[in-house]
Amino acid sequence: MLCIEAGRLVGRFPLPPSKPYSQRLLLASALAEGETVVRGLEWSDDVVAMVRAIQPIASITLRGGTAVVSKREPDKYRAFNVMESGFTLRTAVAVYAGIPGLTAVYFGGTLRGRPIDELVEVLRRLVSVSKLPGAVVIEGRRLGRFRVEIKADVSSQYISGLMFLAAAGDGGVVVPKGERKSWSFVEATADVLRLFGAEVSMGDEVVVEGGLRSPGTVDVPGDLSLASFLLVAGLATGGKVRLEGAVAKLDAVVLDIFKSMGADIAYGDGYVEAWGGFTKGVDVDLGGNPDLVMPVALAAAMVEEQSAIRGVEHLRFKESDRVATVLDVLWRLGVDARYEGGVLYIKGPPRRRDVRFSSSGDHRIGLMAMAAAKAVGGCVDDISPVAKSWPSAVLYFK
Ligand SMILES: O=C(O)C1=C[C@@H](OP(=O)(O)O)[C@@H](O)[C@H](O)C1
Ligand SMILES: C=C(OP(=O)(O)O)C(=O)O
Repeated sequence: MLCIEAGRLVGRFPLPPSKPYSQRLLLASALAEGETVVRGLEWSDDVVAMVRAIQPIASITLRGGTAVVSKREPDKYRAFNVMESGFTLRTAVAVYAGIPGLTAVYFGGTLRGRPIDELVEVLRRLVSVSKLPGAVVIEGRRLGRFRVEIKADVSSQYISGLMFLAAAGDGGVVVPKGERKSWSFVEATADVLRLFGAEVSMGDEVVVEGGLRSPGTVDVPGDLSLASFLLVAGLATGGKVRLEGAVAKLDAVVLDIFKSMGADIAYGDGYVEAWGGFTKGVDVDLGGNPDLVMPVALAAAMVEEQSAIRGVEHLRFKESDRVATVLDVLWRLGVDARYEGGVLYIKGPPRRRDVRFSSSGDHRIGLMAMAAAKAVGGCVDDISPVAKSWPSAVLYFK
C-alpha cells in the first residue's frame, strides 16, 4: 500500500517516454533495412514486451535507455510472452503472419479478457492462426499485397497491426469499418511508418506501401497521457509543475483541454509548465484519445461545474473496465459522477479526505489514484500495475 500526504506538488520532472512511440519505433526498427538507434526508453513492462516480440527477427543491443536494433534472418520457430501489452499482442500477431515460420505469442493477466478475435478472424483469410487460452499460434508465410476490412470501434491496434504487416511486406489496404475509435494512435502508427520511409495514405481506406528503412538515430518523445497525472496533481493542489523533455504530438491536446478548464499552461521547446488551478468544467469527446480520460476525469473532479467526457464506450476493453474503475476513483473522492450512453458526467469538488483508493489492477487507474491521493490525502492499495507503462512515476508523487 502506498500512502501519500495531501499537499502542493511543486517540482521539475522528466517527461516520461511515450510508450506508444517506444513500441512503434522498436517494431519498425526490427522490420527495417539498416541499423536503428532508439534513445530515451524507460523499461516499462510493455516496452520490454515489445523487445521480446522483436527478438526472434532482430539483433538487439541494450545500453541504459538506448536500444540498437537491426533486422536479421528470422528464427524458424518463435515463441515469446507479451504479458499484458495489448499493442504488442495485436501487432505481433499481425506482423508474424507475414514472416515464414511458426510463432507462438503468449499473453496473460488482464490481457486474457481483452479483444483479439476480430483480428484473428481477418488474419485467417491470409494464413492459418489458432487462438488458444493464453496464446495465439500463427503459421506465417510471405504474403503478397493484401486488402482487408476490420472493425474500427473495438481497438485501433488491429489497424496498426495490419499497417505494420503491410509495411513489412508488399503493402496492403486496410478498410476500417464502423466508428473510428482511438484514431490518434493509427495516426501515430502512420507517422512512425513514414519516418521509416513508408508511404501511407489515410482516407476511407488506409493504404500502406511496403518497404521500411532505418532513419538512423531516433529519440522517444515525452508522453502527455502519463505526464498529465503530474500536471493534474500540481493544478489540483495549488502547486506548480514543470515537465522537461520533448513532447509527442499524440495526446498533446490535453494541454488545450486543461487550459479550457482554467489552468495556466506554458510550453515551448523541451518543457511544459502548469500552475494556477482548475476553475471550469469541460465538455469534450475523447473517443480518439482514450488514455486522456483518466487525467481529464480527475481534473473535472476538482471543479463544481459539471463536465461531460464523451466517446468513452471502448474504455471497457482496457486493463480494467475503465468506465467502472474511473467511476470508482471518483466516487471514493466523494464526487458526483455517472455514466450514461457513452458519456461520463462529473461534478466536483471532492468531499472526502484521507481516502483509500484501489488501482483495480490497472496502471492508469493506479496513476489516477496517486494523483488523487496527492490532492486529498490517502493510500493506494497496490501500485504494481504502474510498472506496465511508467515505473518511475512512484518517485514523483512522494
Ligand atoms: O496503439 C496504441 O499504442 C494504443 C492504442 C489505444 O488502445 P485501443 O486502440 O485499443 O483503444 C490506447 O488506449 C493504448 O493505450 C495504446
Ligand atoms: C490500453 C493500454 O495499452 P495496451 O492496449 O497496449 O495494453 C494502456 O496503456 O492504457
